[in-house]
Amino acid sequence: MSQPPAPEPIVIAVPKGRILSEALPLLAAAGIVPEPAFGDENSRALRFRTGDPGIELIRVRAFDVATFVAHGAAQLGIVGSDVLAEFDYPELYAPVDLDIGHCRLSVAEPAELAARDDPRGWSHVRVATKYPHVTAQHFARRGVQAECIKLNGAMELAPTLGLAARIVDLVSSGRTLKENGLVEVEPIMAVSARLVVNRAAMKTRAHVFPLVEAFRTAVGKKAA
Ligand SMILES: Nc1ncnc2c1ncn2[C@@H]1O[C@H](COP(=O)(O)OP(=O)(O)OP(=O)(O)O)[C@@H](O)[C@H]1O
Ligand SMILES: O=P(O)(O)OC[C@H]1O[C@H](OP(=O)(O)OP(=O)(O)O)[C@H](O)[C@@H]1O
Repeated sequence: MSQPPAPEPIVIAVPKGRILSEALPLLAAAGIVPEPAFGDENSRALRFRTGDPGIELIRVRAFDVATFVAHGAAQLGIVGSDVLAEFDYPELYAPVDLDIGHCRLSVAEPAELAARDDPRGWSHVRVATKYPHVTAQHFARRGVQAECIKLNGAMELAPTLGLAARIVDLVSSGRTLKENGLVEVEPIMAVSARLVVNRAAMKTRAHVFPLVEAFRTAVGKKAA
């Protein structure tokens, strides 16, 4: 008798860039051992095997992790809460705060403007950001009309080049703002990386739930 075909492997989407290095120990603690090329930033491969033939990893841009998982192309993913807030996909369930990728999303402006500015008096702002949705929502809650100019990086250049007086960007050490003559004037949200799961896969793929629990335990071990 022929064997039934092996089930499709579960695909976990992991962002390249700064979260990748913090995610590697967490994957290991969750029992996921990727092939060596996965941790090699010079590798051009995008899809990787792990020690478990039932689990594969893909390495994609941070903003695309949510898209791959929301559409079911990957069943799980690791993604910043900034990205989750920007897309707000109903298909995504974010059951575990992974306690990595800590930073905050804030409004910043040139130091000389901040010296004479009072955010409480704003009625209309023009903002350069990679996060137009979160930005518009934040200002709408505050009764401020926000005109957002979408950039994909180097937001810090916008004020000096006259693109927008203010920016909304991620801040961690504050070094990027400082080196570009900007100061933080208003925090919007605290950010950390989350484990995300496709809601349908959580119900239909038997191996998804144990993986979620493995990540939860891995985070607990790190905290202990
Ligand atoms: N300074 C920071 N400190 C801590 N975490 C950060 C910081 N900057 C970004 N992050 C987190 O890492 C995620 C990916 O950020 P990163 O800067 O690596 O991506 P990116 O360079 O914007 O991505 P891409 O090159 O794909 O556009 C962010 O969505 C956020 O959750
Ligand atoms: O407060 P800091 O510690 O300086 O961190 C903030 C910077 O980190 C992120 O950029 P990243 O370094 O990931 O570069 P990129 O967005 O240009 O890829 C973010 O977009 C800020 O520019």
